[in-house]
Amino acid sequence: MNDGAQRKYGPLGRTLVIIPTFNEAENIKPIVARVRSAVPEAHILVADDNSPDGTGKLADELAAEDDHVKVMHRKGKEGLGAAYLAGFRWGLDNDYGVLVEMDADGSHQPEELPRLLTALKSADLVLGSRWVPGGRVVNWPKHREYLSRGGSTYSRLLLDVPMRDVTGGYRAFRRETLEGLGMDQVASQGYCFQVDLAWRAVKAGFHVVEVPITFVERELGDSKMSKDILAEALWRVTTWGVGSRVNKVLGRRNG
Ligand SMILES: Nc1nc2c(ncn2[C@@H]2O[C@H](COP(=O)(O)OP(=O)(O)O[C@H]3O[C@H](CO)[C@@H](O)[C@H](O)[C@@H]3O)[C@@H](O)[C@H]2O)c(=O)[nH]1
Repeated sequence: MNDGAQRKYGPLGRTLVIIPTFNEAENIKPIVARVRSAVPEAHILVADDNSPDGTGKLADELAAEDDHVKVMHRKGKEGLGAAYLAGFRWGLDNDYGVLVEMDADGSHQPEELPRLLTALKSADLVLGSRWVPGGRVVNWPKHREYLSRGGSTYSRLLLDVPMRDVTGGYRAFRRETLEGLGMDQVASQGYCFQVDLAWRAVKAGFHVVEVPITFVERELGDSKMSKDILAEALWRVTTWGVGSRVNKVLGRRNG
C-alpha cells in the first residue's frame, strides 16, 4: 500500500453519499436526515433496487423537498455491488469529487463522515474500519462479528493487503481512485464487492487509510446477508488469491 507521503493531493470537490437500498422503508428518512445534518453540503444518491416495501417512493418524497437528495430507480434486486457501480458512474458523470459508500440502516454513523472526509484530504481512499484500534461494533451478534473478522482476515492474508477491515462498507473515494482502479472489470455482486474494490485500490498503488468507526447493528429492517452472498465472497476471494499467487510464481519463472 502506498504510504502517500510524497503525494500532493488536490482539493476534494463536491461530495456524493451513495446509499444503496433494498427494503429500507423504516430507515431511509432517518438516515437521509442524519446525513443532511452531519454534512449539509453533501449530496445524497439513494440507489434503490425497486424495493417492494416502497423505499424508492419515500426517497422520491425526500428528493421532492430537498435538491440535495437524488434517487436512482433500478429495475430490480441486482446486489450491493451493481447498485454501487451504477451510483459511482452517475457520480462521476455528474462531476462529484468524492464518492461515499454508506449503508441505509444506521450501521454507519453519518456523524463520523467528517472524520473520513478529513482523512481523505491526504489519501486516495478512506476505509471506515471496525477492526483498527478505536473501531468497534455495537449490538452485533457474536456470529456476525466472527464472520466479518474472519472474512477480513481471510481476504487480507490471501490477497496480501494490509488493511484490517476489508469487507466494511463505509468508505470515501476520491474520484481519481475510482477512475483508476478498473471499475469496469468489477463483476462482484454481493458484499465481496467491498473486498474487490479495496484489493484493486491496493494493486493500483493508491494510498488507502483506515479510520476507526463505530458500527451499530440495525434496529429496524433486516440484513440482506445470505448464503449466496457468502458463497460468492468465498469463491471469488479464494480464486483471486490463488490466481494472483500462481501469476506471481509464473512471473518469477519467466522473468
Ligand atoms: N440497491 C441495493 N441495495 C442493497 C442490496 N443488498 C443490500 N443492499 C443495501 O446495502 C446496505 C447494506 O446491507 P445490509 O444487509 O444491511 O448489510 P449488513 O448485513 O449490515 O452488512 C454489513 O456487512 C457487510 C459485510 O461486511 C458490509 O459489506 C456492509 O456494508 C455492512 O457493513 C443496506 O443499505 C441495504 O439496503 C441490493 O441488492 N441492492
